[in-house]
Amino acid sequence: MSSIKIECVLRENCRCGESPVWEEATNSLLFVDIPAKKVCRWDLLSKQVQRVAVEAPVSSVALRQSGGYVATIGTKFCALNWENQSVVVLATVDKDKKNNRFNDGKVDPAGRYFAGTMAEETAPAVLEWHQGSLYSLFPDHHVKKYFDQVDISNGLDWSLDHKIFYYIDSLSYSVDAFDYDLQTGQISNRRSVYKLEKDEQIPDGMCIDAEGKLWVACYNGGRVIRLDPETGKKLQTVKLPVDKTTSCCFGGKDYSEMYVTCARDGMDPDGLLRQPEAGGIFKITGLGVKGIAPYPYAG
Ligand SMILES: O=C(O)[C@H](O)[C@@H](O)[C@H](O)[C@H](O)CO
Ligand SMILES: [Zn+2]
Repeated sequence: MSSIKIECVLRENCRCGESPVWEEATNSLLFVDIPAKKVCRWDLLSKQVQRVAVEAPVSSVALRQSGGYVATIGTKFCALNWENQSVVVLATVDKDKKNNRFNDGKVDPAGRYFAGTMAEETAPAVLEWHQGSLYSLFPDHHVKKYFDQVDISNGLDWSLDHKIFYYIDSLSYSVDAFDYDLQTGQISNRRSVYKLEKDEQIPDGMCIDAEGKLWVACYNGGRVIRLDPETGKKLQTVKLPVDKTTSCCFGGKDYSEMYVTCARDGMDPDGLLRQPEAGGIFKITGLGVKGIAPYPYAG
């Protein structure tokens, strides 16, 4: 049996840390701080952080096959050049919804960048409902819209055989699955594979492990949970010393470590005193299961 170790590896004080992504080529963890409008890159060996400021809330970042990164900024799918910190807009969504922004995003196994939107929050989880939609940006930069009526578009990932798309609309308190057609990027047959229990609070970011099980970060629940999407059973709970856990990914050597982001926004002064590492980056080792490499955007 492995023994689990949890440590805060970076006290970044993120207002809302999100979208952790491991980049093997630079041996670093990418993540964003949404309201602080920053994309960050933390080097595992040097422990140094580089930060790129952008002009609107940045809700996700992903690798790009042709170099650099892609990111969802405001309601725009963008390309991000890390060297000169320049941003190029690839596509814009929700043009008729001025109060919307993108939220979580991830690239599918065929190189399409999926991301959903939501109304801007007035406080965590306080927002106008049903304003969001789910989109993907194809490698040729055209955008496909899947559905609307989303409250808080959040975690997403694909099964190891690429036949299922997993998705979380946070305020449904459910982890859903769709049949996935990798050839066309079509989704169908939505169903719930897990409903969160009360103390698990709000499902947020999500990633799949090398055994096809799902890891879901529970906002306000201070934990990540491991789910078997085939049986609908919870397999494991790993608690963290911060309540507002937002997302998780595997990284490090052979993707054997898990990285977890979290938020400070919405915590009262007392909570911040009790959880001074809120907004930091946490590393979990000893889980005994590995992750898989993130897919790069192909456009
Ligand atoms: O990180 C996100 O996905 C949202 O942008 C955050 O604002 C919170 O997670 C949300 O409030 C929880 O429901
Ligand atoms: Zn999220």
